Amino acid sequence: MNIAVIGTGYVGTTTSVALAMNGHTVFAIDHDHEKVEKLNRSILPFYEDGMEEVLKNLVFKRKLSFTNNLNDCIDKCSILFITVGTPSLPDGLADLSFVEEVARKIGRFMNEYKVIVIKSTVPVGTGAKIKKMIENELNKRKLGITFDLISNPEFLREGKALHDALFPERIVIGCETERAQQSMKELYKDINTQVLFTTVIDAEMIKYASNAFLATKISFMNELSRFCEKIGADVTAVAKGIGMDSRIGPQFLQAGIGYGGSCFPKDVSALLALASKENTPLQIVQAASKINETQAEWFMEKVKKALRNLSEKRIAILGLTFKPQTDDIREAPSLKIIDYLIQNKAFITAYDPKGTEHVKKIYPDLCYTSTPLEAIKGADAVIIVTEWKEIMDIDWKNAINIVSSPFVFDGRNALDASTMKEFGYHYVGVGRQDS
Ligand SMILES: NC(=O)C1=CN([C@@H]2O[C@H](COP(=O)(O)OP(=O)(O)OC[C@H]3O[C@@H](n4cnc5c(N)ncnc54)[C@H](O)[C@@H]3O)[C@@H](O)[C@H]2O)C=CC1
Ligand SMILES: O=C(O)[C@H]1O[C@H](OP(=O)(O)OP(=O)(O)OC[C@H]2O[C@@H](n3ccc(=O)[nH]c3=O)[C@H](O)[C@@H]2O)[C@H](O)[C@@H](O)[C@@H]1O
Repeated sequence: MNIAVIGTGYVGTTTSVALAMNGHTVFAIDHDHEKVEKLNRSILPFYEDGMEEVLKNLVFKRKLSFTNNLNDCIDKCSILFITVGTPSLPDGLADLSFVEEVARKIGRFMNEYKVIVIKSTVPVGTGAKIKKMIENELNKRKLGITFDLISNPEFLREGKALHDALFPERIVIGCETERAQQSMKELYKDINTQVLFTTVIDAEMIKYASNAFLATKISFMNELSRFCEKIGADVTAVAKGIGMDSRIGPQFLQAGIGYGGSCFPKDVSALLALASKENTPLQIVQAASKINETQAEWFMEKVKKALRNLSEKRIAILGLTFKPQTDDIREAPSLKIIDYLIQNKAFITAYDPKGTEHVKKIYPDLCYTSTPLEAIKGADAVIIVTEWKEIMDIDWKNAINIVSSPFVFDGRNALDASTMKEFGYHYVGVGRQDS
């Protein structure tokens, strides 16, 4: 099948690569000329391990190409994916202007029946609104063309994007006609997974409910971690114990310094804003969001208390991205931690394998190092913000000889507390007793 994918960000590029790997011919469109030019030279606009090589091969075989020419692709393709961004507006609601712009263009340029698939994360009810917009454009042209509007939310994780797109745990398809259902079955026929067909509105809700539920799971553990510390329990043992119950499951129970990234904070805000607009506040999700907003600060208060004073102390920050295996720093807890340390007049030395260049643009005056050991040399305290392998693999036994004071604050509970104690560190985790 010939497929158009409009918007070549994380989701658009990954979707394009996965569909091309499944044998389809994919035309990926973006209005950003520089991005398109680079993608045609197989240069990804983001870091995703292993994807560039696959991209190169598909571009070479002409199974995947990138262009700015939307009209041409609308003509050539039977299925049009919308994968543009839906960032937060100041009131928390999702900005739909990119999705709407693309929808209007599709309505203006399509000349025959198309299947139009919204893959961007959009508020519940957007599918119906976009359908009307396209119908209005078509009515103006009085051509009597029909189309199907589908919601096919994306559940990929950054860092595992291609794996998740090729081997998803489920595919959710919200659609209203048998014809659209058949097209989607044909499109995904080589992906062996469970497919759930729903209404458009249910598919939209499933996406927000999934992210809100996962965010709530994390915030539940983060809130519990504060309590565990008070009463002498260890939240990592608690997570292990409750995770053994298959009704709870072991994933997303890791307490830390809060969730970040381009999606959980944005989608939770959008859901909350929509719910309060509908006069049905979602109190549990509200609480999850509040806990997340304060978790990094709560952790930094512990750092400050242990060091007594942060002024003029040399603090090494290990990890800047919102999680390992990505260069994404959107809503990363590291940014809150840097702000806190700057306000408290500490000197910061920072290391990250992939995210440094992005953070440099926001904080050009910090000291950035190219290895973790350089960052911790002479430090009064080390803060682990992102559990990159490069950071876990530090020779901690010998590293104690190069730090100025042996304080390690592990914001991800990623190191073994008793081993760190054996090495002579004063080790402080999240929701555990200090050692
Ligand atoms: N990043 C992620 O891991 C995931 C993101 N999502 C959702 O997918 C959507 C896209 O997310 P990302 O790929 O991260 O966004 P992004 O911001 O990385 O990429 C969006 C792309 O759309 C392009 N674009 C915007 N308006 C356009 C137009 N009128 N014509 C052509 N191109 C246009 C932009 O230039 C940009 O390249 C969002 O709704 C997001 O919530 C869903 C699951 C995972
Ligand atoms: O809608 C989206 O964009 C995507 O959002 C998340 O994916 P992603 O943001 O890439 O990252 P996650 O692996 O979910 O991690 C999000 C944040 O939660 C934190 N986290 C995760 C798990 C955990 O147990 N504890 C915890 O603090 C991570 O450190 C990270 O900051 C979801 O996992 C995807 O299914 C979804 O498609």
